[in-house]
Amino acid sequence: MISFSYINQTTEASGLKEIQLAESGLCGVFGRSGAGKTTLLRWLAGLIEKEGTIEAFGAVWQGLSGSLRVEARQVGYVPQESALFSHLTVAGNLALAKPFANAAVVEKAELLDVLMLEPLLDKPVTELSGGERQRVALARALLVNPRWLLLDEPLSAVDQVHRRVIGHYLKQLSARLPILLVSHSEQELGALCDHILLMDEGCLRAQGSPSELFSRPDLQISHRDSAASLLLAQMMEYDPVHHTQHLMVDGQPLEIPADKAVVTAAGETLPLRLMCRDIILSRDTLQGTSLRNGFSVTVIGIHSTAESQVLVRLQLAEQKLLARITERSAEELKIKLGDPIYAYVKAVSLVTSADVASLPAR
Ligand SMILES: Nc1ncnc2c1ncn2[C@@H]1O[C@H](COP(=O)(O)OP(=O)(O)OP(=O)(O)O)[C@@H](O)[C@H]1O
Repeated sequence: MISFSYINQTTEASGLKEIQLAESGLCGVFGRSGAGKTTLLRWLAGLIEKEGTIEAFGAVWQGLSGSLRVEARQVGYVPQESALFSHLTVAGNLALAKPFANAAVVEKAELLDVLMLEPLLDKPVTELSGGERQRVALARALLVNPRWLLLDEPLSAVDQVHRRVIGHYLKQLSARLPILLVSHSEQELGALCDHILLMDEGCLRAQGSPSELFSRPDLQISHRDSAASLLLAQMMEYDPVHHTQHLMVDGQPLEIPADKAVVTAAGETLPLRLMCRDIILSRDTLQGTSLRNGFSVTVIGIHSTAESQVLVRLQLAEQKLLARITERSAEELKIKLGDPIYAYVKAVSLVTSADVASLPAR
């Protein structure tokens, strides 16, 4: 078990008291720019001092009796600006990784293969692109056999193809190595993480599954114009006649233009981003419209916003959605908690992206 409490005395904002994470799994850290994500990671790695307590892998890392030094924590930390030795080649940088006396997390040959570093080994790091540098930094952090991998936007400069492959690989690795991943991409976090920590004003504000967190009307992130819910959909069959892809979301069918499904196979999981403002609520099933996708849902939350609008939280079987409608519409529909209702979404307004498009079924 990894548990920590993070205290930020410079703000009056209230935060979560204690975070508990399993010693495996991929946990995301999300928050707007300046929310304090990097600071949190640097503190967990032991690089800076902040108030709080940390217990991890059966040891106290920070407590009343002091703080465990950086090397003793045995973390693999990849900062936003991958700090490589600029006078060395890629191979030279990787050779400097001093493994801790833990079981090897991954063989070097496998790492070079997955991160596609073999052709770069003799290159000076000054000649690498931003994405290549990030891949080298990730390899170096894994070669030290860390007990915990702390990644600060490790794929931000990596191109889409590599990003997708590396994302899948990190997901696999997280079965035996806990990973904390800072990302600005809600969809990337939705695709890779089972759990997300939300930061704001230097505090840990909320936590939960992607579907849970991104459908919480009480959180500021849900009040942005670009606010969206995340749904995981199961790929079903491709319809070559209409060039559409059939999916299932918690047992309910969904059909999207095939170009949005990118390269996916039946059985894979596709993370979908549904903008809150694009969801249409109806008491009855809609007939005679171009809308093809309607979910049968239950109203589980109603939250008024400052703009005379209402955020309606909806429950599918397992996952949650958030719809933004006007107060007037909410009044006319007489929406109440517990109401069964239909949530429609235009197929073309569903957002998927190639970098995180699909995941092996889980
Ligand atoms: N707990 C804290 N106590 C005091 N200052 C903090 C704390 N957390 C963050 N800050 C300050 O807030 C600023 C932004 O923090 P940080 O770089 O960690 O944000 P971020 O979420 O990583 O931003 P970005 O997404 O832009 O990288 C920094 O100046 C940092 O020192």
